[in-house]
Amino acid sequence: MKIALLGYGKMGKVIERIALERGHEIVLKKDEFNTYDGLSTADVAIDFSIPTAAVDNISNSFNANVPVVSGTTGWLEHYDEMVKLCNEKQGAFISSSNFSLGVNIFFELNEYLAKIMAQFDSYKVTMEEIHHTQKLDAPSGTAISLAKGVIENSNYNNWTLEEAAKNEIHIEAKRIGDVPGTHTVTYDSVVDSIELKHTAHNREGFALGAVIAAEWIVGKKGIFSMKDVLNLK
Ligand SMILES: NC(=O)C1=CN([C@@H]2O[C@H](COP(=O)(O)OP(=O)(O)OC[C@H]3O[C@@H](n4cnc5c(N)ncnc54)[C@H](OP(=O)(O)O)[C@@H]3O)[C@@H](O)[C@H]2O)C=CC1
Ligand SMILES: O=C(O)C1=N[C@H](C(=O)O)C[C@H](O)C1
Repeated sequence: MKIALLGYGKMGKVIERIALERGHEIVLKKDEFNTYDGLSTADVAIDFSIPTAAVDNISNSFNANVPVVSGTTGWLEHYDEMVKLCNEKQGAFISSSNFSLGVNIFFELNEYLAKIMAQFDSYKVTMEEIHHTQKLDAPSGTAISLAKGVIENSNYNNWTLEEAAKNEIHIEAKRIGDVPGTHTVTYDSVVDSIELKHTAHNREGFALGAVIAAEWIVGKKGIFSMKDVLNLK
């Protein structure tokens, strides 16, 4: 498979290594300064860039009839536009705040726990995410996905980085050293606490998941999620 890497930073480099190990070829390494030359020869584009570059990366790929796997976070306000363009071009698109198998299992557990906890208003939910100090966005895309998973399965209706009102989920975003990504969902009552926690030990899981999603999407048309790739529906 021929892969265009849109973003060649910390993630792009790990994805390149894993893709080469799995027998794929890299036809473009797009950073801030070079062009999209080579994009139209790719079977799939993998975008791990920066919030302000994601929309250009994704739309240029759809315009070149190249399916897109996007892991970039912090650009979600444009997600519906990208879905519309993908449908117009009869393209294929997977965007996920987190491609690791472990986090996608964690997402399922989070939704299951939220359904149970919705019956017990003596507990209040909060979330914490910890990432490296180079991270541009806060809260993390994964924390936003976790908050949405609770909101869709409970009476909570919003998340906030500030002090939370009764039906809001407080997210604490911490930036420490080179932490790859730690997320904790806590239900706290006067008598006890229940915690669900995922700790990434490195970036390998995110990168492998993105390459598996890229292998999966080639030849398909439509809007997909990691639930489709991992058969979690
Ligand atoms: N979904 C998931 O599983 C995961 C998502 N992420 C997300 O992926 C993104 C990238 O993370 P990470 O690799 O750590 O970040 P880095 O800052 O290490 O890399 C970002 C890269 O994007 C490049 N870039 C800047 N402008 C453009 C542009 N116009 N077109 C293409 N590339 C551009 C930068 O280029 P230059 O080097 O020239 O500045 C850099 O190489 C972040 O949004 C992060 O939150 C991260 C891990 C997992
Ligand atoms: O920027 C990162 O590093 C990460 N970003 C993603 C996010 O915002 O959730 C995924 C992972 O936690 C690492």
